[in-house]
This record gives sequence, structure tokens and C-alpha cells, in this order.
Amino acid sequence: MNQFLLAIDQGTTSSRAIIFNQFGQIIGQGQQEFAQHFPEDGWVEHNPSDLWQTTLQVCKEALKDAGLNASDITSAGITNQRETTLLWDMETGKPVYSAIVWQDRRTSDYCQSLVEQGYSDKVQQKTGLLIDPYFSATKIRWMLHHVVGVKERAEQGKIAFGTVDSYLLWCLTDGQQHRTDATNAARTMIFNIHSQDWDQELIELLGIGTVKLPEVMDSSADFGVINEKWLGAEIPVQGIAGDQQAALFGQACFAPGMVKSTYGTGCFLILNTGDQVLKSEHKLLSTVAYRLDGQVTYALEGSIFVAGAAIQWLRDGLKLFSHASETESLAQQALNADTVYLVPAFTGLGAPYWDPDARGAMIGLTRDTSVSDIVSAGLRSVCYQTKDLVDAMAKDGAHFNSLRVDGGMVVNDLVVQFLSDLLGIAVERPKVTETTALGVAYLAGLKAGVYDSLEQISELWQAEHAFHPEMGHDSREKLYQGWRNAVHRVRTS
Ligand SMILES: Nc1ncnc2c1ncn2[C@@H]1O[C@H](COP(=O)(O)OP(=O)(O)O)[C@@H](O)[C@H]1O
Ligand SMILES: O=P(O)(O)OC[C@H](O)CO
Repeated sequence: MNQFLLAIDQGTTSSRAIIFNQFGQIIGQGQQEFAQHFPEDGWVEHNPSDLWQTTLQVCKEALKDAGLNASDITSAGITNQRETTLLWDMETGKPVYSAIVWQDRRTSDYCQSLVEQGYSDKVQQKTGLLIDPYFSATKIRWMLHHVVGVKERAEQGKIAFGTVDSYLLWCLTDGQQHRTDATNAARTMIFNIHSQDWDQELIELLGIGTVKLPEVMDSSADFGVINEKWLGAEIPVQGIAGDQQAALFGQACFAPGMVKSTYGTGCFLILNTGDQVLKSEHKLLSTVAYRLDGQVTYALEGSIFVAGAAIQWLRDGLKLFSHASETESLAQQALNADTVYLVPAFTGLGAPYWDPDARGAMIGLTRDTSVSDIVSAGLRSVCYQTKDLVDAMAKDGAHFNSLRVDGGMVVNDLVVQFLSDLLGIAVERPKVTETTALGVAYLAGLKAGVYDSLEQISELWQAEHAFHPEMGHDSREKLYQGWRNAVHRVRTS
């Protein structure tokens, strides 16, 4: 008999719900985009009601698409854009402000002051993270200091903090559960990844001790039950993970040394490091890959802020084409692909540079530079940035000879082939590229007893295509040197 798992994937630009059967096949889905708000330079916000309402709608759409009722669903999971921060009043259930999105840079100066006070080592040692506005903690502090009345309500013990998973769980359970999982907690900059507890010293340092923090659970656990008023029947929520960790899980990267890279708005390369926290000397992040039965599997992560977003900019900003799918044929016509570089540092550079003040550039332009050359440079920029991460990992002692990829961009064969050429390793694209949703469905299914073991899940993973390097060493080095020069031109630190 078929069993069905509902995966809620609340991402940066859209909310998605996918229903899988126990074989990891997609049975139904729904997706809705929502508005991005940029109230000031470097600020990025979402309306919490958009996050919640689109989530609810896509769940209904997915059920309809699958021809199922909520009562047919065995278990549900939530995966989410990470770090994005919400505070809400626990009495009214109302968010006190917008959701401050992971890309938001408003706490840059405060982060810089923490660095100057010498807290970098302590933060990295405890949380595995670098001090950066990217993470949740300084966003919480900003709301306490800037939103009228919130500090007072927090002092009365009425204000809850949550990443998007927590907030959605709160809504879905009708205010019954205030919980998160270890992968999401690990992105806040106040969670000790060794002891698996909230870190009181960092909480006090930031002055955010009055806010109620969610209970941190395994990634596969009994988080609560979706109230029947939302979808027509109760559904247990038994999986939660940040979207990049869920993708690692969906790619079945369960053995130390296995690595995946997801190409959506940004790009996130995550390497399974087993039960070891690998401390990076090259500005990568140590984080929680997943936590099962109290056992933590750790990961090393490289985060790039702009990947598919560069393609969106070429489409919407420069209006060079109407659909992302046109980029492959356009780039195939590029005559100067090897000499034109686009550094998409629109919101600064992420790993391994962490240069929030860098800005984008196009280098190598001549009179015969064409639209095709620029599009090709945009696509290739994603591969060059990945090589930056892979090289940083190698310097940290982490080597691998194949990479699993997923996300909206990997339908583009040209991108994946160039990636393989540049890295000089095999790049594997799975049959199901919705690995984020699949990963959290697996986590829910593990708790629900649909799956007994990780081995069983590994057996479900199937490659759709493996790309092998076709480029020679010298060409690869020459192209990459050109990229290094281009990045050097935009860096401020
Ligand atoms: N054929 C393509 N070639 C290159 N980029 C693409 C292609 N199709 C989609 N994209 C890019 O992939 C991204 C969407 O991927 P997705 O995984 O849905 O992102 P997210 O989950 O971050 O919203 C968009 O930025 C889009 O520009
Ligand atoms: O929503 P995505 O897929 O762009 O992922 C965002 C990341 O979780 C941010 O850390």
C-alpha cells in the first residue's frame, strides 16, 4: 500500500509543497511566489503573513494535484530558507515586525564591532560560524532595539523567536508548539554546535536573553500536529531541517566525504564531515548536517549569495532574455566566453571572501562583446564561485572526487558540464532534483516508520546523468586565473 509524505519547502522566493510516495516519487505539488521587500539599501524583508498564507495555499494545491485528502498523508516535514528571523507575540500570535531575510545586511556595523572587540574566535569555536549579518542573532537584537514596544513585551516573557520553520510550526499547530531542529538552530549564531544547547554567554553578549527561544529537537522527531482546521485532518509534523541540509539528506550524502551543491537563488556547497566538527581555516562554516536520535552529523559549508539570482538579474535587470531556459542556447553562441567575466557581488561576496562591501563587475569587455558572452559569463560565474569553495575546502584538508548537484539551475547542461570541467571531477545530477523537499520528506518518513534506515533511503537515490571533465588542466588553470583576477578587482578587504 502506498504511503504519502507531505514536504513543505518554504524558500526565499517561493513556497512549495510536494507530496511524495514512499519511493520518493512526486505525486502532487503546489508552488506560489511572494513579494520581496527592500525598504532600504541592503535590507531584505518578507511579510510573515505571505510566508504563512502561501504555505497553506500550496499545501492545499499539492493535495488537490495529488488527488488526496489530508487524512491520506502519513507524515509531514518542513524545510525552509534558513537564518531568516521572526519575532512574534505569544499572546496574540502576531509577528512584531517583518521577517528579516538571510540576505539582509542591516546589522553589518554591529557585526563589525563584534569582530573589532575580538569575538570572532569565540563565535567560531562555539557555533562554527563567522560573525556576519547573514545569521539570525543580530537580526533578533535589531528588532529588540528598533521595533517600538518589543523590548518591553520581551521583558514580560511574551516574545518568541523563530526561524521560518518554527514560525510555520507555530501557525500549523495553532500556537501549540514552539520548536525547531538542530540544523536551523545551528544558523542562529547563538547555538553551541558541540553541546547542542543555546549558548547563554553569546545570548548575553548580544543582549537578547529576554526572547523565548524554541526547543531544539532532532531533525526527525515528533514536532507537533497540524491542526485539522487548516487542511481538513490532522497530520503529524515529523521532520524539520534547513533547506540546504535537507538537500544534503535528499541527495543521500550520509557518508563522511560526500558532498552536494544546490543552485537556487544562492549556491550552498555542503560536505558531510561525520561526527567531526571540521574547523575551517579558510572561512567556511562548520554546521549541523542533521541530528538523528540525538546523534549529530556535522558538515562543512560554503555559502554563495548569488547564483541563480545572477540569471534573474540578466533577465529582469538587463532584460537580455525572457526565460532562464534561454540561457543555454544563448551561451552556446558566445565567442568570447573565455575572456569575459561577471563577478555577481551584488550584495557583497560570501564564502570564502566574506566581503560585504564588494560590489559586482564585468571584466574583459570589448567592442565585439555580445549578449551571449555576458549570459555565458553569468552562468560561468556560478561555477567559478563553486571552485572557490572547493579550493577552500581542499585547503582545509577536505578532498572529494564527485559532487552531487541540484536546484533550479542544474537543468542547464552547459552549466553542469562547465562545472565538471572546472572542478576536474564528476558531477552527478539526480533523477529527482527537488532534493530539498525530498530530504525533509525522508526525515518525516524515518520518524513515521516509512523508512527503517539511512541505507534504505540511499538505495532510492538515482543519478539521471553524470558529467565528466572534458577540459585539459592548462585551459582550466588559465580560465580560473582570469576569474581570480576579476574577483581581486572587486574586493575591498
Ligand atoms: N535553465 C536555466 N539555466 C540557468 N538558470 C536557471 C535555469 N532555470 C532556472 N534557473 C535559475 O534557477 C533559480 C531557481 O532555482 P530554485 O531552486 O527554484 O531557487 P530558490 O529555491 O532559491 O527560489 C532562478 O534563479 C533561475 O534564474
Ligand atoms: O531559499 P533558498 O533555496 O535560496 O535557500 C536559502 C538558504 O537557506 C539561506 O541560507
